Amino acid sequence: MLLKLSIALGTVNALLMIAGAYLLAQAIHNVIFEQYSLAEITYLLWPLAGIILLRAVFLTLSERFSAYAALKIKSAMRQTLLNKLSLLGPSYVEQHGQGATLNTLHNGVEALHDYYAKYLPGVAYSALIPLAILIVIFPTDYKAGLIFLLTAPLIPFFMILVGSKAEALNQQRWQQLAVLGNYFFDRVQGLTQLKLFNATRLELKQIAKISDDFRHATLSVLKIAFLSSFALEFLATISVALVAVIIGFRLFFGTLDFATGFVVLLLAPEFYLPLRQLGSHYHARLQGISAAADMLIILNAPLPEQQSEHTTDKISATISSITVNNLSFTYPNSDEGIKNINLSLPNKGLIAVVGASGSGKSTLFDCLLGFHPEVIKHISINQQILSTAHIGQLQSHIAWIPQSATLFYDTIAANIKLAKPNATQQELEHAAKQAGALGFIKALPDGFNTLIGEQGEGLSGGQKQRIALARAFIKQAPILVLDEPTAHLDSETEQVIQHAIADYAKNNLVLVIAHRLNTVKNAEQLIVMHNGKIAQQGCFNSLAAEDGEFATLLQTAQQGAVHA
Ligand SMILES: Nc1ncnc2c1ncn2[C@@H]1O[C@H](COP(=O)(O)OP(=O)(O)OP(=O)(O)O)[C@@H](O)[C@H]1O
Repeated sequence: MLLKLSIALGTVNALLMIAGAYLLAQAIHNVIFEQYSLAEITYLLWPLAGIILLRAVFLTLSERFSAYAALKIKSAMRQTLLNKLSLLGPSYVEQHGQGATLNTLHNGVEALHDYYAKYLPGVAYSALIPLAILIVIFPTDYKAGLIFLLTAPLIPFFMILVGSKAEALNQQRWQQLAVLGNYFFDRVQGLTQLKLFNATRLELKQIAKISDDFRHATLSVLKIAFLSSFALEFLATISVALVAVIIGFRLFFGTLDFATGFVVLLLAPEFYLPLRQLGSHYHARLQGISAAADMLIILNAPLPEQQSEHTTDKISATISSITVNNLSFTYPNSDEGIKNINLSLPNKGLIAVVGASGSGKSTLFDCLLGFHPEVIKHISINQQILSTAHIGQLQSHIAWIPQSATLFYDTIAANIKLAKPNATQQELEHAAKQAGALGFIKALPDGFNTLIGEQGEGLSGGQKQRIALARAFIKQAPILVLDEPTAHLDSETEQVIQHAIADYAKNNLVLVIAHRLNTVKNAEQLIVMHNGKIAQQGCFNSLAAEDGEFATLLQTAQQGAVHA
């Protein structure tokens, strides 16, 4: 709508320009050939001044509207992309690269700006303005009209000719930008490791190589862009010169009156201007199309399986049991995963999953969290078999804390209230207290309103984990899922968090992946994983007494402790 308004204003502006050209030509004709005084041509000069003023207003408004329309489109596009990415889930972003996805969300969406604000109005003007000029020129001087008509198609023809080559090159450039984005993202995240392993110089070399490829691709696109601009300018200048020479001869031989000739001369550059501008905005079109292709990949990506938010078949709010029936999951293009999992989980208590690295603990948790919808039918809640339509509801019953939880650049309060934005101050403080975080938060000068940096910058590892725990507690979800939340923490903080979790487990089900066996002594039940299968199940003491995988794990842990 705004874009149409902008184009309408731009077109009216062009019509005013045509009228202005007629008034100016008439005024000059009257002064030079009819010897009119200034006073006698004021009836022409006043409207001319009005037209100049109006054109300035219309031009500004037209540009403002098209820029505003582009801003609205960009923000709607970002929203749509984010919504789709949240439906696709974290595995999609991991598969396609975080840097590349960021590039599409940022640079890609930005590339749409000039496409909508400049190129699209340019297309409309290059059709409407030359047509309007032809309509007024033909009755005045059909010969000039014919020259316009014959030379005009040369410009779009040339643009189309160069266009296909430039499009392929630009696509290549865009892909290289995505590679560069992924590369930078990874390296910036792992900067500490790179420095410690003294690998920075090697990485710099690699970055220089990728940047150089990108530079080559950009230069190829720019070469084509400069060449096409040059050719368009050349064609337009030659055409205007042709019109001027013909008008000159006709004036010289007296076959044309001055006013008509002057109007044609004034309108000639304006006739080619929109076509020339379209040529210079052609780069915006190429960038917009490449970026849009990337966005379409995200928007058209099939959802893991049709997930519908609306189902009449609701999971009961009070969970009494969770069962896993013969669940097997293998990763695409691999034989790895988990096999024949059968589990029956109660609705409260602390249950720990242990096992050697690669035994399938995280995969089992991902299945329980609904991240692999294809196996959701193997999970039942209160004897009700789940379907993909239930995944949203299942996730709303679960609070999840990974090994190192993500904190966002915002206040501590906002970070905790993420799962329950309308939580009261009392609920906020209660959750922080439960997580053992209230003390240190209150000690901060701004308390809950303290702004924390990206990834919780400004807080210690233990403080970050306690905020993440408070975030999980405030949700009051009946199922709390944790991936070893106390790994890498000092023993005092570990004690605080272990207590908080044990308290929560009195009324809720807490499932925890435990990498260190000393943290699971208090668990009601241990699930021991080995090679993707459940090898043993039971309490710590009975499993420790059995001769099995758990005993082996204990032995390995003890040997590790002795060596340490
Ligand atoms: N995205 C993936 N693609 C292919 N195979 C995978 C993927 N993720 C895990 N695997 C494989 O699946 C198996 C189970 O891995 P999983 O991450 O569940 O183990 P884990 O017990 O959680 O290990 P850890 O304690 O080291 O985190 C492993 O053999 C692993 O190599």
